[in-house]
Amino acid sequence: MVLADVTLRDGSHTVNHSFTTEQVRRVVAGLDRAGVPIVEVCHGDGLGGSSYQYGFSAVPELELIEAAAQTARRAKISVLLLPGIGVRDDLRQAAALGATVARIATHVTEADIAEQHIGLAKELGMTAVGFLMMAHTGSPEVVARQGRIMERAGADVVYVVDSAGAMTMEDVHARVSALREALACDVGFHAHNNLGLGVGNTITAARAGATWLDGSMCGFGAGAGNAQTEALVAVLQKLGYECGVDLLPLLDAADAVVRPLLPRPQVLDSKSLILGFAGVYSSFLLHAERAAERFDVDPREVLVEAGRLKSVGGQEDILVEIALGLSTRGAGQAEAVTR
Ligand SMILES: CC[C@H](O)CC(=O)C(=O)O
Ligand SMILES: [Mn+2]
Repeated sequence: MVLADVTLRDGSHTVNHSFTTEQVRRVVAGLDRAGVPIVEVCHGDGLGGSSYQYGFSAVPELELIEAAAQTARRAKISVLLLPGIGVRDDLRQAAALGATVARIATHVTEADIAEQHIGLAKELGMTAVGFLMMAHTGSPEVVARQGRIMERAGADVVYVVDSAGAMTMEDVHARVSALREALACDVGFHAHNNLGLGVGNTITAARAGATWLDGSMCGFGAGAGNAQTEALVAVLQKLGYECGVDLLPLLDAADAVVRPLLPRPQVLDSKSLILGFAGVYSSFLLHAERAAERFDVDPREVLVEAGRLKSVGGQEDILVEIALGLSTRGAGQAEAVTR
């Protein structure tokens, strides 16, 4: 198994993209010492994500990537890029600073917009990973078809990404198996814990043939966090899967370095749970909370409505419109939708 830790990328949502260079150095050192092979570092919404729309990074991501690459002895540094948010030059700069894994992310039906970036990653000598987001909205056949596009473009790995933490075990099994059958390259899985299934779903993915698995330490990550890296490593070891990570040094890093960075204890609260229930992009949570506060409405209703409208990544501004609409229409809509 190849474990990819996304604390310093997906977890960046948890701290409003405020990681400092020193924090990145300490987290990378802890993960590296434990033997985590892939460590992802960049803005939570990928390269180029620092913006009014997604939230500004406190420290430019290229400085964080450089610090990470200088710190890691064994781990490879990964970056995420959503074509349109990040551009080809962002990838070139990240590679020049030491990133060697490029994960190119698109909505599950839009793999074709990743082709050029996957090709560039290969030209730059990077490991190229295709990342099919919001995969619960695509059938297993769609996931397989889109995965083939990424593989044809040169991807070394294609991921099923449960961006909303909305998948059940059956959903995961069906999509990972479909990719496994359709592709010759490796298959990966990225969970969010919004329904409390993060680690379990990741194990289901491993059983269905995924060999690249994502985790995030201490519950960092958008929504209720990803599959918790420490728990995932412990369960993988109990089940006899080899992932090359030493549990006790990993727990030391969790306790001494990562957990103190959490702005509040990570809990699976009603808002995170609604993300998974309604199938909404996990990174919408903080935006929904802000919009709900601005218009004095229930953030859960905002999320339920965003799910009903089948909103996709990049449509964060729709949350403001929904909150405004709810404030003028009054409450009660969420109840009707969830019933
Ligand atoms: C905005 C990028 C997104 O957070 C990528 C990801 O981790 C996911 O879709 O779960
Ligand atoms: Mn994610």
